Amino acid sequence: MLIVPEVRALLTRADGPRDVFDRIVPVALPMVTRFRGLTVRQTCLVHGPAGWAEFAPFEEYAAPEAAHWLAAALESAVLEFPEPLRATVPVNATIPAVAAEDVAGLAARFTGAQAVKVKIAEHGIASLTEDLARIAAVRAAMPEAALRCDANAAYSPAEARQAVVALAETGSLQYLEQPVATVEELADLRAWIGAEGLPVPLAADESIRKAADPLRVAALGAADVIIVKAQPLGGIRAAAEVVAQAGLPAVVSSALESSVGLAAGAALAAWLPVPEAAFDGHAPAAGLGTAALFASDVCAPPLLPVGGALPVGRTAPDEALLRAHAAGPERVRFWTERLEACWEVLRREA
Ligand SMILES: O=C(O)CCC(=O)C1=CC=C[C@@H](O)[C@@H]1C(=O)O
Ligand SMILES: [Mg+2]
Repeated sequence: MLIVPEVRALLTRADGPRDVFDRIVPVALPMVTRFRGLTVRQTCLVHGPAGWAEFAPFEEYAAPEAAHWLAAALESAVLEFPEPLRATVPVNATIPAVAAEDVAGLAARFTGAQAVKVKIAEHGIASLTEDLARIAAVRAAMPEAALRCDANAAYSPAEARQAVVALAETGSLQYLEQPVATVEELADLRAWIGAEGLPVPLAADESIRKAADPLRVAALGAADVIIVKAQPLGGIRAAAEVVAQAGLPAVVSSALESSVGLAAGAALAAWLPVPEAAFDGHAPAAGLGTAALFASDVCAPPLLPVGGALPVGRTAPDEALLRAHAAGPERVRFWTERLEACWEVLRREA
């Protein structure tokens, strides 16, 4: 894991998370629609010398994986965000794996987005008919937006080829995100797509954020685009380092954080150079519009896209909303123990 020197120094200097964070506030945030199997997002806000930050590993992540998310939280709580190159970042609409008739209502939450990402393959290739109906509804609701699809590694290699052909027939696709699970499978699929002359670029997400070595995607020529997320990659600076070393066009995306964590994602997106040979020379739309999928957030107002873009800068939660969404005592114990366990993992690596 890449731990930036400032966080490394902190890990050797401080006694534990309570020594760095003067507030630790676990919250439970209701969502407007099921996303990634969740209708309530459990997360933990922390406060340190530089301001508010978020520690948001999904519940099922064990300490070795969740530790990356702690590195990101430590960075944001202790260091200033890097100086942005842009004051706003364009974002994509995010459409979960909903029924086609629910698409228009969700799309309306992302007015002005230049790109839209649709979740597909929730039940593998068995979902293809439903996926194609959802995609048709998305194209109808957002005819100007570039389309991206995310399969979250759900296809076998043979299923992925079938899906690529079907998706190409629906019209132009900006990219297909993580159709298969491994880097080798992605590389094989990309070579096959090239040989067939199909217009379907591939993006790697899980192969970056969950990989022991996020640079293998570039080394194996496994993707046209990489998806980078500040939290699972250990923070803004660590994620930017992955982008620099990979040398591939990068799209920043959220990890379904509240408006506090999303601000760190926006800081990363605003700090990355615009890829020259992709996205028509423009900053690509980031997958950071996900506050629109929350029924309630911790910030007032939440960090929602306006005209398809997010402002860049720090956010702070509203105290009344923190109280309203505060997690119960059992959850508080869960998060405090988790922080300690992740701290131990990081300290051993530092
Ligand atoms: O990229 C987006 O448009 C939104 C973020 C998003 O899709 C995700 C956020 C959090 C967890 C992931 O399952 C998911 C993703 O796979 O990219
Ligand atoms: Mg993804």
